[in-house]
Amino acid sequence: MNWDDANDTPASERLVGASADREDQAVEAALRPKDLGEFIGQEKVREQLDLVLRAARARGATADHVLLSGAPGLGKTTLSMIIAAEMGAPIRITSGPAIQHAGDLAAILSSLQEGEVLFLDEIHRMSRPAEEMLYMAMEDFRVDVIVGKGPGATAIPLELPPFTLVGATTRAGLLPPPLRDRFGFTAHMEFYEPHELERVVHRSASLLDVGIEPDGAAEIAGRSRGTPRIANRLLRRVRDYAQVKADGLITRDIAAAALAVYEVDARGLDRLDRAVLQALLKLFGGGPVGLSTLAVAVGEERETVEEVAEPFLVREGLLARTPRGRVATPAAWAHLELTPPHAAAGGAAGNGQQDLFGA
Ligand SMILES: Nc1ncnc2c1ncn2[C@@H]1O[C@H](COP(=O)(O)OP(=O)(O)OP(=O)(O)O)[C@@H](O)[C@H]1O
Ligand SMILES: [Mg+2]
Repeated sequence: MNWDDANDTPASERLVGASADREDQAVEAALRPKDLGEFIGQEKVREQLDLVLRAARARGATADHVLLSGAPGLGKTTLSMIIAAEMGAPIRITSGPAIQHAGDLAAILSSLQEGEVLFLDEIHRMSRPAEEMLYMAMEDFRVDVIVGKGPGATAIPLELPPFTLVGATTRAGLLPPPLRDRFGFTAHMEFYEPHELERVVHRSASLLDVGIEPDGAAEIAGRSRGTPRIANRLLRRVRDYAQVKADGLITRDIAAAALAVYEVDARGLDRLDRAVLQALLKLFGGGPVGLSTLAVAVGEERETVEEVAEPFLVREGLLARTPRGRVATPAAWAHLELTPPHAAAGGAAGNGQQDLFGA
């Protein structure tokens, strides 16, 4: 097995990676829904947010602070812009890592207009002193600016105009409770259902002026790992293929053929995912096998296997992390169309898996 050339593409630039690459950043602005009505899926979040924003508008008040949590590419930045648009307010965009010192935050806060939305992306990556300043700003619309150093330092209170903080995080669990508690509304974004992603694909195709049949959209949606960003990216690759190899119309066959070229399979697994599963099944009989051994077998770093490939395999129910090591589920054998060794010997399919799970 030679997966060396799998290393040519950094994990972060995988076609099915959820983080935004350069091309995504360039085109995403054009594909972003502009208001809540255009935002697809996330019914509960939309309904709740709609109430929060309507009520604030009716009171002529600034909306409560909103925390958006969820995996990359599910629409947090999009929703933050929608919140500002729905409130008819300007939006200022910054991120946790960009705020090194409390002073950086004070400068931003003190320059906000009344009612402005401050979007703080990756809020879990803010420095501790900035975080503490934010507590007071969120609660009392006030910050203490420290002037001078050492024993002579004095805190000068500074009034802020009311604003709406929209914080986004992929790791809600990492937020200190005092910060989490200061948000009036917390929305947790879930992965999208295939039928929702189909709508995302149709919508984007029409914005990009690409012809697509319903089956073609379904084919792309099914491979998009529950993530609109990935759906939009796959759509662009399929569009290329349809233009070069056919008449430009995206049918089911065209979508499937295009994504086969990019090695994204029917379930959205890419080459790395399949390499991990294949090693687990073919070399270790489905496990249990230790992470390090598995990583060596696929020629990848431990971290790549653990952080890049495994989360989706676990989410899809193809791989389980157990105290004794990584174990393939019956669904993994079925997906790679392989027969578990015990099942082959014992006759009954799936039999051999039972002792692995202690069932
Ligand atoms: N509900 C949705 N309906 C339609 N398109 C969506 C939806 N959610 C996200 N998208 C599209 O997916 C892309 C990625 O969304 P967005 O940038 O908002 O994700 P994010 O959660 O902020 O990701 P990250 O964690 O990487 O910052 C955007 O181009 C947007 O158009
Ligand atoms: Mg974002």
